[in-house]
Amino acid sequence: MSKLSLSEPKDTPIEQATLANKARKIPLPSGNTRVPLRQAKSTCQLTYTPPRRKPKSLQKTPSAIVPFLTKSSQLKAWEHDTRLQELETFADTFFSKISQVGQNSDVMKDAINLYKSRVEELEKNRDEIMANNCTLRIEMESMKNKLSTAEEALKIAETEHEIATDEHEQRLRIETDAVREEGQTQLQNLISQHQNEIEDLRRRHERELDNERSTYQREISQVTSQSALDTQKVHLEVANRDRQIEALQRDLRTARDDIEAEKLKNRELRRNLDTSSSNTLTLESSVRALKARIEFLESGSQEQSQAFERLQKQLEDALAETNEAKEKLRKEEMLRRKLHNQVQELKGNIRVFCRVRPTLNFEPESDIAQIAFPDGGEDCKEIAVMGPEERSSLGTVSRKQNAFSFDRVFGPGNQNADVFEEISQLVQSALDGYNVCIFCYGQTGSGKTHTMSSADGMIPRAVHQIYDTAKSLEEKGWTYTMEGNFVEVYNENLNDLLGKADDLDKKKHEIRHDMQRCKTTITDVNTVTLDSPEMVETILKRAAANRSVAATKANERSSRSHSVFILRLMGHNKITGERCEGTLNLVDLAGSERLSHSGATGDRLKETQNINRSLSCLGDVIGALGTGKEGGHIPYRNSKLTYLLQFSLGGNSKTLMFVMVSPLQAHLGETLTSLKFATKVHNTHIGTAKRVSKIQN
Ligand SMILES: Nc1ncnc2c1ncn2[C@@H]1O[C@H](COP(=O)(O)OP(=O)(O)OP(=O)(O)O)[C@@H](O)[C@H]1O
Repeated sequence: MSKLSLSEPKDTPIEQATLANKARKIPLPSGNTRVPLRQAKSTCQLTYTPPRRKPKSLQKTPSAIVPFLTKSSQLKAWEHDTRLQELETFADTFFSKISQVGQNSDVMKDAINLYKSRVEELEKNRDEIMANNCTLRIEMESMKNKLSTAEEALKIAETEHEIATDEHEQRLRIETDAVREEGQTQLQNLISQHQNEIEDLRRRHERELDNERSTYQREISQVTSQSALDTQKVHLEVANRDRQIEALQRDLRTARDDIEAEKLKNRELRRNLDTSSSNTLTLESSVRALKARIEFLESGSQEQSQAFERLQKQLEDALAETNEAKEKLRKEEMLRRKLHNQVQELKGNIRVFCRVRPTLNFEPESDIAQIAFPDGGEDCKEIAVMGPEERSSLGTVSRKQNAFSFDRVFGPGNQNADVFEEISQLVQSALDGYNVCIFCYGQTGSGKTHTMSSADGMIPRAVHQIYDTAKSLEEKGWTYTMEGNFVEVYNENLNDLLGKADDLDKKKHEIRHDMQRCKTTITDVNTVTLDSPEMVETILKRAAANRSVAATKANERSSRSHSVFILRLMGHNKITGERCEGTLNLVDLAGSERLSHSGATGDRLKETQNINRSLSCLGDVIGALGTGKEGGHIPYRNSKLTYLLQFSLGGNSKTLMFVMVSPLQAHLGETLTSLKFATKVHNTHIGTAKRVSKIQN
């Protein structure tokens, strides 16, 4: 069953028109009060029964109906039954439609009521809005009033603000002026302050510049001396090269001559070849003749082979004799070493030599002490020094003669060459693999440095001798390498005299002992391989330069420190496989003057105390070695010097002490003290020295 709504008429045109007319009379809701369509639909839903479908003929009826009956009307007579039936159907439809419309009008009435109530509601709303409108208008009026009041207040505030701004600007201007003035005064102050600072900086900079300049000058002098050494070395090398070049040129000339001779020979040979080929024929015939002769001679060959055997035997005998002679020579060398050592031991492993230096030009004759040499001559061993004047209780003035005897005494007339002659045998011992220590002891200015390190002193002489001997030993199979260190013990600190002068008293060096190999090394020191005797001059100059840089006065530093020249000699005999290692220590001790006499204070006092301590430690070590107790304690560790020389003092070494004496009366006290100390050392006997050697497998 389909449903019919007001807005959806689906009837015939007549019915649609009727319904539309009816609907037009119903007031429609307007605006917000409109009834939703769905609601309307639900309220206006009517039950509709569709009309039964008319027969086709009936449907066309309205167009077939003739409004008037005329003659021309060709009307057929009605069929009553059909017509009636149709009318009845129509009436039914009509009535049903009327009832339906009635029902619709009820729905409409309900809708109208609804709309009415809605209209009332809207009117009420409108009244409320009107009332609201009124209130808003009043509020707007009051707001307008407030706005005008606010505008006035704003104007007043603006004028006030302008006034305040003006005042503020004025105040600001005044303050700015004040600040500017203050700034200018501060600026002036800063400028003057900066100028002062710049002045200070300039002064400081100049000072630093001066310091740097002096440092550079020092460095330059060092570099200059270094470069002089290098130049010397280079010169030597150049001379060597020149010699080599000359030798090569000689060789070349000889080779050229040889070539020329060869060429001549060649030409001659060619000529000979020509001759030979012509001779060949002759020879061939000769060969034949010779063959016949050989056959004849073979009978005498036995005799010849016997002569050959005789010659071979003679040659073998000669070779055996040579080997025997060589072996004898080696044995003799070993024997010489042994005997030499025995001689040295007989002389004592610790020996003391005394040397009195001559007076110098500037020293007055009146200030010369009375020193005598009772057994003066070639082999002088005694010295007698007239002591200072002593007044007895009776008032008589007397002088005591102090006599001393040593292994050898050298007077003022002796030269370094004489002194070296005596010690050269000890140097030989170092080459033979012994540890040798030569000390120079005495007060400042007594001639220690002159004896030890001057151009013809013990150090250069020893090195020259070592070179000469090493060379002569080459034919006996020995080759030697030599290494040198030059260190200084100053204030119980070790310094490397072959290093940089700037490192003196700054760089730390440590002494390391290899107890198994009885070897001493010093950390961080320069070791120079002495490959020529001239190198020693370089080393001595360098050490002297370093010392003079470190001290204000050149002599000052050398007087207050012990210098130790260490020369290690490593020998290897390629025939016997024997190896030996000896050390020669040449020690120039610091001035031995006593503390009470030196009148030292401050740094000097410290230096003097250190010197005295190390010298007395040296005495203690020698004394302890002299007691000769096996395994007895030797206080090597009590000073740097004795610790450094641990393996060169004592049983396995040979020691020579030079006591240096000044000839001046003013030094008499110190002279006697030195001689007494030397006598103590002289009375000490140190055990037998052992040679450091081993045979290679
Ligand atoms: N045998 C000598 N023949 C000539 N002059 C000598 C001799 N011994 C020393 N002199 C001179 O005496 C001066 C002092 O000697 P030297 O500098 O060797 O003394 P020193 O004991 O080493 O002093 P210091 O402890 O200050 O180093 C030097 O001018 C040196 O040349």
